[in-house]
Amino acid sequence: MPKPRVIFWYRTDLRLHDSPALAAALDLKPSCLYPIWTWDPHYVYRARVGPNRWQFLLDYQSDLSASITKLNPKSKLFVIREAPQTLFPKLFKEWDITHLVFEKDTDAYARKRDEAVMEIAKKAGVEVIVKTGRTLYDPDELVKQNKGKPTMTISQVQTAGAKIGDVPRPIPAPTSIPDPGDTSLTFSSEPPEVIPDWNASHRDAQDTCYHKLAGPNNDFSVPTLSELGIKPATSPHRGGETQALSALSSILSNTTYTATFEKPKTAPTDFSPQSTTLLSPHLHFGSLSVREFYWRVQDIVSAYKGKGKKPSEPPTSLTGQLLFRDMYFGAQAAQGHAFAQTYNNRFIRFIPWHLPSTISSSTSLITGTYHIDDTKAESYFRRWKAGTTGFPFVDALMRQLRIEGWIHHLGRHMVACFLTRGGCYVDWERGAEVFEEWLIDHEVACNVGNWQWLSCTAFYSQFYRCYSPVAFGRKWDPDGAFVRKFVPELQNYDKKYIYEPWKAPIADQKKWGCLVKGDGSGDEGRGTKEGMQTYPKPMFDFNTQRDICIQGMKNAYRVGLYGNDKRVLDGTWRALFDNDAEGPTTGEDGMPGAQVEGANEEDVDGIEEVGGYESDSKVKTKAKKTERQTPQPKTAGKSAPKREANQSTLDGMVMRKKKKDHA
Ligand SMILES: Cc1cc2nc3c(=O)[nH]c(=O)nc-3n(C[C@H](O)[C@H](O)[C@H](O)COP(=O)(O)OP(=O)(O)OC[C@H]3O[C@@H](n4cnc5c(N)ncnc54)[C@H](O)[C@@H]3O)c2cc1C
Repeated sequence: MPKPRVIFWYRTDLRLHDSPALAAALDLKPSCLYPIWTWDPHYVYRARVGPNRWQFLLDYQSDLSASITKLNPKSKLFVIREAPQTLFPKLFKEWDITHLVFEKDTDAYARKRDEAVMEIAKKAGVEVIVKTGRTLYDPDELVKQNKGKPTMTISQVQTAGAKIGDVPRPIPAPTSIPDPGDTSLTFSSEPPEVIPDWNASHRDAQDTCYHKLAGPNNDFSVPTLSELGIKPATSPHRGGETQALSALSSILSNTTYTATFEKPKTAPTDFSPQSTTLLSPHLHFGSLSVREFYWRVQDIVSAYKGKGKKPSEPPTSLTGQLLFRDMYFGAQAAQGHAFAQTYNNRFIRFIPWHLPSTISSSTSLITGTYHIDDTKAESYFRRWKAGTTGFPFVDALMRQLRIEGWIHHLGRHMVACFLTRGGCYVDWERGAEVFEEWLIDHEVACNVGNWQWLSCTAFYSQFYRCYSPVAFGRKWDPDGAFVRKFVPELQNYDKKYIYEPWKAPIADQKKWGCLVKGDGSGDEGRGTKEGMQTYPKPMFDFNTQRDICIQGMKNAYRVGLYGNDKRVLDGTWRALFDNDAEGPTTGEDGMPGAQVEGANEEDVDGIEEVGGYESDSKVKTKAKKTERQTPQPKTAGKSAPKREANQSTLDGMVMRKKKKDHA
C-alpha cells in the first residue's frame, strides 16, 4: 500500500503546538505533507478586514512558516492564491493527494465551504479528516448536549460540557515535519470575483495578490500588505505563535494574577499594559491553542488551591472567560447564517432600531448595506465610528479601536451600549460591522453574540442599565490618562473636565489649547486660526437621549416580537408601534417586508434576566419602574426567566479598581 500524500489545510489554527488536526495528519505517517493556506477571495473581498487585522494574519503566517521551516528546511507554509472550492480539484490531481486534513470550523460560511470541499474530495477519492481544536468543546457536540439548542448561558455550557467530559489536555508540538512532495503547479488559476470589495476603502493601490497562484516569485510566499493594496497597519500589537506563547508564559508567570483574575475588577482604561490578557487575537487566529491556555491556567489554579488559598471561579475567572467564548460558538453553531442577524432569527428580539440592514428577499440574509431612515441617526453613527461624538471616553475607546484594533471588554460594553440602547438607538448590526472591520481579534461568534448581549436583543435583557459616558470612565480613571492618550486634543484639560470638556469655561479651554466647538465632522483635533485645537461639542444631551432609548426599548419589549415573527418578516410590525416611538416606525423605511414563511412561537429558551452593571442612580430609579411596567413577551418563555450569575452579574461588581501587575 503506497504511503499517504497529505495536504494539511491551515485555516483557524496557525500553530504547531496542540493541534489535534496536525497530529492526525502526522499520525498517517505520510510520505509527503503539504502545509497549505488557500487565499480565499471570500475573506479578501466579502469580509470586513482593516489593515491591522490583515497585518496580523500576515504576521501569523510568516511566523508559522518560519517555524515549519525550522523543523524541516524543505518545508514551509505554502500559500496558494485561489479559492479552495476551485483550487482543490486541480491540486488533488496535480500533487496526487490521498488525504486532506483540517481543523473543524463551525462559522456559517466555513461550514458551507467545507461541505463543498468534502464533496470535491469524495469525487477525487481523497480521504478527509476533520478534528476539533478551536474551542474547548466541539460546538456541535455542545449544542447536541444542550438538547439541540444554542448555548445562551454559561450554565448551559457548563452542564453540556460536563456531559461531554473533561477538556482534553494539550498535546505537544511535533519535533519533525515530513518533506512536501513536488510543488509544481501546472494548471491555471480561476480569477476571483472582486466586486463587491468590502475592503476597498482600506486599499490605496491595486490588489495584485491573485496575479500568480504561488505569488510573484513562484515561491508560495506569504503576501505583503502592498501586494494586497492595503494601507499600512497602525496597531502596536503583533501576531505569531511565538509571540502568543511568550505572552501566555509572561502572563501566567504571575500566578496570583492568574489564579485570582476577576474580569469585572479589570480596568477598561488601563493601557501599556492593559488589565486583561490581550490573548484574544491569538485565540482567533489559532496561534494559541485554547486548551493550552485553559490547562495552564487550571494547573495554576489547582496549585493555588493546594496552598489553601481561594482562587477566583468561573464565570469571572480566566477559565470562565474561555467558557463565554465557547458559549458564543455554541450559539452560532446551532443557528448558522441566521445567528448574525435579527431578521428571521427566532432567538433575537426585534427592536425597530434606526439604520436597519437591508435584507435580500431571495436569501432572507442581510446584504451588508443598510437603510438610512433618519439622517440624525446616520450622523450619530458616523460620529461614533470616527470617535468624534464629543464624549471623550467614547471617543477615546473608538480611536483606540481604530488605531490599535483592540479595546478592553468593558470598553466594548461602553461603546456598544452607547451606539444601541443607551445613546444612539442605532441597529447593533451596524456596530458589529465596524467591530468586524477594526478588531484584530474579530471572531464572528463572539462579536455578534456580544453585540446581541449589549443591545439586549439576546443573552441579556436589562436594558434599563446603561453605561454613562461620563461616570463610567471617571470611575476607573479619575485623572483621565486613557482619554489624554487617545484624545490628545484634551491633553491639558484639568481632570475636573476631562470627561465633560464642554463644561469648561472658555478661558480655561483657551488656556488648555483646545476649544470645544463644532460637530467634529472630519475635523477631529484640527486647529483653529488662532492655532488652537478643537474638540467637538457632545452630539446630544446624554440623559435625554438615554431616556428616549429606554422608552423605545420598553416599548419594543412590550410589543415582544422576535426576528422570525411573521410581522417582522412582512413589515406589518409597524402597526404595533406608536408613530412617535423611537425608531423607523412610520413610512416605508426600515425593515423590508420580504415574505418568509413561519413565525415560530416556540419557547425561546435561555434568555434570562440577570444582574447588571454600571448605571447611574437616575437610571437605576427608572429601572425599577420599567421592570414593573414591562410584561414578559409571550415568546419569552413559558416559565419565568431564571437569574444566573453570568457575564453581566459580574459587571455589577465593577466598583473597585484593581491594578493589574503582569508585564
Ligand atoms: C461588543 C463586543 C464585541 C466583541 N467582539 C469580540 C470579537 O470579535 N472577538 C473576541 O474574541 N471577543 C470579542 N468580544 C469579547 C471580549 O471583549 C474579548 O474577547 C476580550 O476583550 C479580549 O481581550 P482579552 O484577550 O484581554 O480577554 P481576557 O479577559 O484576558 O479573556 C481571555 C479570553 O477569553 C475570551 N473572552 C473573554 N471575554 C469574552 C467574551 N465576553 N466573549 C467571548 N470570549 C471572551 C477571549 O478569547 C479572551 O482572549 C466582544 C465583546 C463585546 C462587548
